[in-house]
Amino acid sequence: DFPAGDEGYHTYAEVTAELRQAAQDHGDVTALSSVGESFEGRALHLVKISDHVERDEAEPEVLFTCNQHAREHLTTEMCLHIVQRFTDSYGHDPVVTQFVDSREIYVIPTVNPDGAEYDIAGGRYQGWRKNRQGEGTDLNRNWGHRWGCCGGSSGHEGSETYRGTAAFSAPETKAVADFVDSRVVGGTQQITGHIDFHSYSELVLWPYGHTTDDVGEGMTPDQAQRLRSVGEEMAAANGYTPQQSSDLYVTDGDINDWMWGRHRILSFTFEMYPADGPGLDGFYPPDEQIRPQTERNDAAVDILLREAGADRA
Ligand SMILES: NS(=O)(=O)N[C@@H](CCC(=O)O)C(=O)O
Ligand SMILES: [Ca+2]
Ligand SMILES: [Ca+2]
Ligand SMILES: [Zn+2]
Repeated sequence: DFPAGDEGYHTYAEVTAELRQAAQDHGDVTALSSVGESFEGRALHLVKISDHVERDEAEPEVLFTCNQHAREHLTTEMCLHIVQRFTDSYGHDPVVTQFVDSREIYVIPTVNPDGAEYDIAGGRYQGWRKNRQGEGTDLNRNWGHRWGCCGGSSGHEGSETYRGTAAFSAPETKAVADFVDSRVVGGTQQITGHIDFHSYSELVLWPYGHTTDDVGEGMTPDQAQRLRSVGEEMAAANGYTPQQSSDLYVTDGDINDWMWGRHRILSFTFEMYPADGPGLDGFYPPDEQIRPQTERNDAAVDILLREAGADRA
């Protein structure tokens, strides 16, 4: 469980209960399933939010993923907030209603439930980042586009950025990637926008991470410009700093590079609050920050949902 004073954060059991309740209370627009299981056998919950939710409609699809990194618990709260906002406010808030009626919104609140549970074991924060396979794989270095190509990850099992034994060697990244692959319908990827939430530093990041080139391979200048301009618009909305992933540091095997590299999905990483630490403290903001720091991203999320419906660049 979370340490005393931080009860506002959701344990895996509480996440599961909250998602079941949402699906029960808003069954007309909400469906709960899973994309597979974690290494230790926990369901990787998938929430779909849309009108006629039981049907696959010809509406742009958007994916939000959270908690790839175990200790980044604020991101799990961000995904739960997205679920709550687009279910509770449906039929009341016109902006929310319009998006639920015209998009198919997918949310995976915790990609790394094993790590998240381990991080709070015994009511003390462990500072854990990776999954719980062996000495742990950094899920955000285990994706299959240019995996391990460019000095942006480690081949040593004990490293915090250990890339795993192969692309998608972690069951968690494999399950999410298989779900995204399954959204290629009639040869066209239905998902057009994606945000992966991390903490911390208050940044909006766009691909590529594996190269410092502004226009990497598999990207046209126009597409690079679109990623930048949408990223900058979202950063203006939430007050984060916009930059290409590799401007921060080179990463290879990260989720954004695969989402764009493999599927041309407009894919971003949000590094949430706080802007600076110190150190490990930055991963554990007091639970009083959950509401303000998740609501802070509402406008940016709406920008991505809008863009998801725009004609492809
Ligand atoms: N959340 S974090 O681990 O501190 N930063 C992310 C940054 C992701 C990226 O640069 O694309 C990472 O290194 O995977
Ligand atoms: Ca629909
Ligand atoms: Ca669809
Ligand atoms: Zn992270």
